[in-house]
Amino acid sequence: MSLHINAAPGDFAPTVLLPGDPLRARHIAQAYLSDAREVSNTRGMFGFTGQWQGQRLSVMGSGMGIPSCVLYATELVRQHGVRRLLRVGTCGAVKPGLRLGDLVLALGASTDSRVNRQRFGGHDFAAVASWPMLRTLADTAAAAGLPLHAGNIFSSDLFYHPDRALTSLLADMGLLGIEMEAAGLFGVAAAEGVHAAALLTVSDHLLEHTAMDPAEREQGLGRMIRLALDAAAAMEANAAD
Ligand SMILES: O=P(O)(O)O[C@H]1O[C@H](CO)[C@@H](O)[C@H]1O
Ligand SMILES: O=c1cc[nH]c(=O)[nH]1
Repeated sequence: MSLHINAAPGDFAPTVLLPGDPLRARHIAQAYLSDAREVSNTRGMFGFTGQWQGQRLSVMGSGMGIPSCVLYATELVRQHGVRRLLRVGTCGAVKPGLRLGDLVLALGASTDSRVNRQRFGGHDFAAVASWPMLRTLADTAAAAGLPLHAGNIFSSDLFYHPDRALTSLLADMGLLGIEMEAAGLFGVAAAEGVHAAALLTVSDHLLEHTAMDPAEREQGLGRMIRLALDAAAAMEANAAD
């Protein structure tokens, strides 16, 4: 049990999928995992552990934004023995040509948040994903014939950003999309000596002003969830730490 996670010791598997939405965590547990059991529900931020392809895996909501995600990730690592944190979320695309439903794999995450500078003596920290997790995600996607867009993303503190030029600036620098957690998650992983990655589905395009309808959203997210679970099972099967 930790301050914000009322799970017992050993309740969480070493690999945890982290969607922003706790109800999506519940959906993943109920629709995909076998023998799923709710292991945490403090503040309604549900966590579950079950089985996928013979491997024990967990899924828990991270909440929206870096402060929430960092808080849960830190407790999962420090008090619940978690070693691999896999964000599964949505993003708004900024790169021309990306389509709704496309899968984005974050190699790194730029940000307007100061959380990593606070950890890093005020310097810029290159918030990058774990190479073993990236490799497993890429290999698993290739085996399933799923195309991935791998590159830099932006984790914003503001969903309703006042800077209207931001999306063009990010596109000019080659970024793929905007979400709100990955840079903080990668900072936790670096500070705690564990692994983190972020797999995202394009839910809208911020320059083309398009958005998924609910049916597209469900189908697109289902592809991402299955890929994340398959990769997480491979990570558990091959885990060296
Ligand atoms: O789909 P999720 O994981 O919630 O991620 C995105 O959606 C939320 C904003 O609507 C933010 O958390 C953003 O990062
Ligand atoms: O535009 C978007 C879509 C998903 N998540 C975000 O943070 N922004």
